Amino acid sequence: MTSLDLFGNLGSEPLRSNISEQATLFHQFLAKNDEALLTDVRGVLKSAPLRHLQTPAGHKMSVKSSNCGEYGWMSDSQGYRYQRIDPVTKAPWPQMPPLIATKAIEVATLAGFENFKPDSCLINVYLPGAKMGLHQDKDERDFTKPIVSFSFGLPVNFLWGGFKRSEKYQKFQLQHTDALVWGGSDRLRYHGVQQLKDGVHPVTGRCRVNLTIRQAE
Ligand SMILES: O=C(O)CCC(=O)C(=O)O
Ligand SMILES: [Fe+2]
Repeated sequence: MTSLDLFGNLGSEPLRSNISEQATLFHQFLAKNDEALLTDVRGVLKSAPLRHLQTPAGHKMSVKSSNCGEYGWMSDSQGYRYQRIDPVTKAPWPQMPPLIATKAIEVATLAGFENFKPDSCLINVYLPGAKMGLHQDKDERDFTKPIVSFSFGLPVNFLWGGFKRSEKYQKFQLQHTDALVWGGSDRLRYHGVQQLKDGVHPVTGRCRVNLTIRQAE
């Protein structure tokens, strides 16, 4: 027995915070994979460039987005939806890099969601000043499947609300390499992101990168 065994599992379990009944924040879950994941993201963005989406009401979203995986999340004057073809390149979205899918399945399982088969990864890039208003993720077919969200770069305050937009929300910080998972009874909670404060992160520079990994079909 090495001296380390005295501590049993200590240090190998990710540090987690329970946000609500079925929402869990895994602190620095991606700490060992940040460079590899961000290299994968940059690869995706070479074939499916970032763009500002329009909301159905005609407003330009402040984040810039793209997708990888079988389905890409879209918003335009026609509404919110998933589609297989990128309207900018007219080609299918790039494949989801295996490491993104593997880490998403791993953290979903730790959070208690088995059989998660992600087929969509939305890439959101926030520059200082960008934000995302309170909304529900409800364009997916099966609400028993969780939402997995990865954060990189500048920290941001995440808003965690109730089941109506007007309900009170709590606020907590998402930091570089954190993974957040929600599902089950919390699957349709309103959530959003406060305006990104200016700063420079040693890994991403002057931005925050979010990956929202979902099973659309
Ligand atoms: O950037 C985030 O952390 C949240 C993104 C989000 O909620 C979404 O894209 O639906
Ligand atoms: Fe969302």
